[in-house]
Amino acid sequence: MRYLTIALAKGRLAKNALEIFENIGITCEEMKDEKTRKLIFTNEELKLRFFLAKPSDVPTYVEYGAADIGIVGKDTILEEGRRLYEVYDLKIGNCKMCVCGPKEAKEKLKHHELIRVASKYPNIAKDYFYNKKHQTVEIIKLNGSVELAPIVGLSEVIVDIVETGATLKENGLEVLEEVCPLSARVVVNEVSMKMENERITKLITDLRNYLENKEK
Ligand SMILES: Nc1ncnc2c1ncn2[C@@H]1O[C@H](COP(=O)(O)OP(=O)(O)OP(=O)(O)O)[C@@H](O)[C@H]1O
Ligand SMILES: O=P(O)(O)OC[C@H]1O[C@H](OP(=O)(O)OP(=O)(O)O)[C@H](O)[C@@H]1O
Repeated sequence: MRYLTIALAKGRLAKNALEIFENIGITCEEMKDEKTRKLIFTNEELKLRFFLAKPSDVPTYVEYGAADIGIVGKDTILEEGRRLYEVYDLKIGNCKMCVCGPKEAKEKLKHHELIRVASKYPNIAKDYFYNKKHQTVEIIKLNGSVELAPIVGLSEVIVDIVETGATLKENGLEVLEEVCPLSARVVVNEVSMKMENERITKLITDLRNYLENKEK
């Protein structure tokens, strides 16, 4: 039996995802050591390998088959646009993709003015404004602390993740429009889905049974 390889988005989602795997009997003790510099972890008994990768790289590993399965946010899936199957919503890391800005920007949005939109997610922003709203905008790619952009005059609005709303509030910004809800998803390589169907289906069934029972 060959190893099934699972790529986990490191950062916010990893801890909860590992906890879920543990609850369905898939453990990887070595991975819990926060000091380790090791990148890949093996469970010999279950013939599974885990690795942690930068969230935006997870869909790439899965599309190319370097990982059979990935756990990654819906935001990253939409942004990266890779060929893969999205098979299950883990309902962790729940948040929303939103258009945000100062109150005054609401009118500019409403009247379809040519505004600048800063975002870590340029493809999601482009899809929302061009395809859903049929509105021409200028998109400016940033890599983090996106809330700064409207404050210092780089853009009129931002497209960013909102969870509690605390970052927006502390910076005098608000949600102007909601783009879509987000959560962590299980994604699967297209070939692995056929070649390893039985093992992958069992894993997803175990995840579903555990999470549905937990909800009750
Ligand atoms: N408040 C939040 N802010 C950002 N992402 C969140 C939040 N809540 C849940 N998430 C989920 O967690 C993922 C981001 O995790 P994290 O913030 O650790 O990575 P990142 O900072 O986007 O990654 P990178 O280091 O590549 O910039 C998102 O893809 C999203 O699905
Ligand atoms: O609604 P809240 O609960 O305040 O969470 C949302 C904030 O958290 C994320 O930023 P992150 O901490 O990942 O930093 P970054 O913007 O530098 O990526 C996101 O980009 C928002 O800024």
